[in-house]
Amino acid sequence: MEKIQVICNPNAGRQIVQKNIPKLVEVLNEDANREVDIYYTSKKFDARNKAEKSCYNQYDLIITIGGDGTVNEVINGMMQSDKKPKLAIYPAGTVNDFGTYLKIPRNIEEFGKMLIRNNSTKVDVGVSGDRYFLNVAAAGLLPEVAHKVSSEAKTVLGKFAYYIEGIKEFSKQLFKPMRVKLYINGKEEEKEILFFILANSPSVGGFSYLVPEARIDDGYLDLLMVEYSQLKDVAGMFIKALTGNHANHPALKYLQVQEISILTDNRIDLDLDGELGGSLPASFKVEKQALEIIIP
Ligand SMILES: Nc1ncnc2c1ncn2[C@@H]1O[C@H](COP(=O)(O)OP(=O)(O)OP(=O)(O)O)[C@@H](O)[C@H]1O
Repeated sequence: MEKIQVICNPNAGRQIVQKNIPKLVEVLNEDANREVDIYYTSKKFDARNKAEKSCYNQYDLIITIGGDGTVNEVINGMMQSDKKPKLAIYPAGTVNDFGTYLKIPRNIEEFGKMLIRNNSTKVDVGVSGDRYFLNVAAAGLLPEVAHKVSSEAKTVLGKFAYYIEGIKEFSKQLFKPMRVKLYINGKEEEKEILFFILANSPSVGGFSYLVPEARIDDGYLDLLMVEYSQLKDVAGMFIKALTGNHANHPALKYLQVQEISILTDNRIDLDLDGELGGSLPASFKVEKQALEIIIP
């Protein structure tokens, strides 16, 4: 018997795809040897707690239905257990970076078929303190933009809310550098930056190619950093970022790391997979191929 736990955030995204759950269960139940349990979250940490319990209760597969925030909670729950089921991500949020990168089908029948085919790949998981992230850790301009967009605005306007708010915030943020001390491979470097992104996949914040060289299974996190001194070029860089043609831009520092510490004098909010998660100063590392994800 294959035991499957669905963990769904009923309020994620535009709340449309969640209506497809009965159809998904129907597809999966065509094989009498499968047992599907469905759990709806009602508040923060529900998904995390349920995922952790599902590991101990020996489920074979966890399916997340929600946005990147739900995926982040689920992987945080799973990383607490030595025995981990496989993970499948059904993108149902406003921004679904990891699902987009993996080209997970949005059509529910196609998604069900993908589960039945059961192809999988191992993926790296980032960690900072006791918090894990599957796609990205970031601080500075971009995360502040994301968190200023209320979740109601995200539901109604979807991705556009990010960009509209982004344009409004941009001018204010330009004058607020972050002074950081970086420790990479035993070397110390001091910088004034606008923001940094530490990414597992190339797709971050709805930009499909923001971190073009990032690979989800290489045991590295890709650090992308914009220096404050390069301020005047930043707008042009963002335009290039839409098509992934920004990596060689002089305003950027781009580097692959296994471990990094980022120290700041002040406490600065940290974004993990699009949700507020702790703060700088912080250290980061990667657990190579720690989770197994179902892919098309
Ligand atoms: N029933 C619920 N109602 C409101 N918030 C919830 C509920 N269940 C979980 N949450 C919280 O909502 C946060 C955001 O959820 P999620 O990422 O799935 O949706 P989203 O915000 O629409 O998508 P995205 O993060 O991609 O923009 C989660 O981190 C979780 O803590």
